[in-house]
Amino acid sequence: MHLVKSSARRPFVVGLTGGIGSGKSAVANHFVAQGASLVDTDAIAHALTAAGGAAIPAIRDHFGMSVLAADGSLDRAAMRSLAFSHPEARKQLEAILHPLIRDESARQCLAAQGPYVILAVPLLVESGTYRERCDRVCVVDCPEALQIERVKARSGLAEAQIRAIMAAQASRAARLAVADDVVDNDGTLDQLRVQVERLHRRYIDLAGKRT
Ligand SMILES: CC(C)(COP(=O)(O)OP(=O)(O)OC[C@H]1O[C@@H](n2cnc3c(N)ncnc32)[C@H](O)[C@@H]1O)[C@@H](O)C(=O)NCCC(=O)NCCS
Ligand SMILES: Nc1ncnc2c1ncn2[C@@H]1O[C@H](COP(=O)(O)OP(=O)(O)OP(=O)(O)O)[C@@H](O)[C@H]1O
Repeated sequence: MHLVKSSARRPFVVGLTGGIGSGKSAVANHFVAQGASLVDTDAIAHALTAAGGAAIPAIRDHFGMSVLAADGSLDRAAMRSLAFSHPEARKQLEAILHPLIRDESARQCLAAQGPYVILAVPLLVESGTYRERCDRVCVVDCPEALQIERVKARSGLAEAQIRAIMAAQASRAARLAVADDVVDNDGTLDQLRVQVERLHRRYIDLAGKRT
């Protein structure tokens, strides 16, 4: 009897990344509308830090009750302020969350049923682990001024806080340097959709050729 190699079951994985507010979620939604499976590390991080989430006990032990809301979930605004003004606090938070996010995202990728998987990871360029898992890297790119404008409009965060988050991320140039594909998001949402539809056809083709 032949053992099936685990890699034989591994789906075709497209890593989707981009800076804060670049448009990853908008792009991911367009891929899903085309039929792709989505594994979203931001969503996994949110689930881990919801009330009763698997990361909450370690966060409470490490940071204390001041970073928890009354319902026991992570107080995201409090942690955001702490993490993006104190690099060592961010490293501690990442040390708690990243192994859990890595495991859960790997599990979800293997369970995905679509023709290929979009693995959305804000820190893909910063983390070798995710790049190793991806057959391709797709970068959502837009000018930094537009990132700031969109995040301000979406969440009302102050510009200084948005800049502090951007400073903790890879530069635009570093992301573009590892991109196999680039989605330009300096136009309309319709222009975004057209680019995603073209890439979807390419990924279907590449995924089919690999199996
Ligand atoms: C600090 C937290 C609580 C702030 O929560 P908030 O609701 O404001 O942001 P949210 O989680 O929705 O993330 C929004 C964006 O912030 C950026 N971001 C999040 N975490 C990080 C980080 N560790 N380093 C740099 N940028 C980050 C990304 O662009 C992300 O898309 C949260 O971002 C968090 O738990 N971060 C640590 C987990 C992590 O590294 N997540 C990234 C996925 S691997
Ligand atoms: N081409 C566009 N035109 C107008 N608004 C856009 C466009 N692309 C994205 N947006 C809006 O900008 C905001 C940021 O986009 P989105 O949430 O997709 O970015 P993101 O990269 O997922 O952000 P984050 O890193 O914070 O998770 C959203 O409110 C989104 O609707």
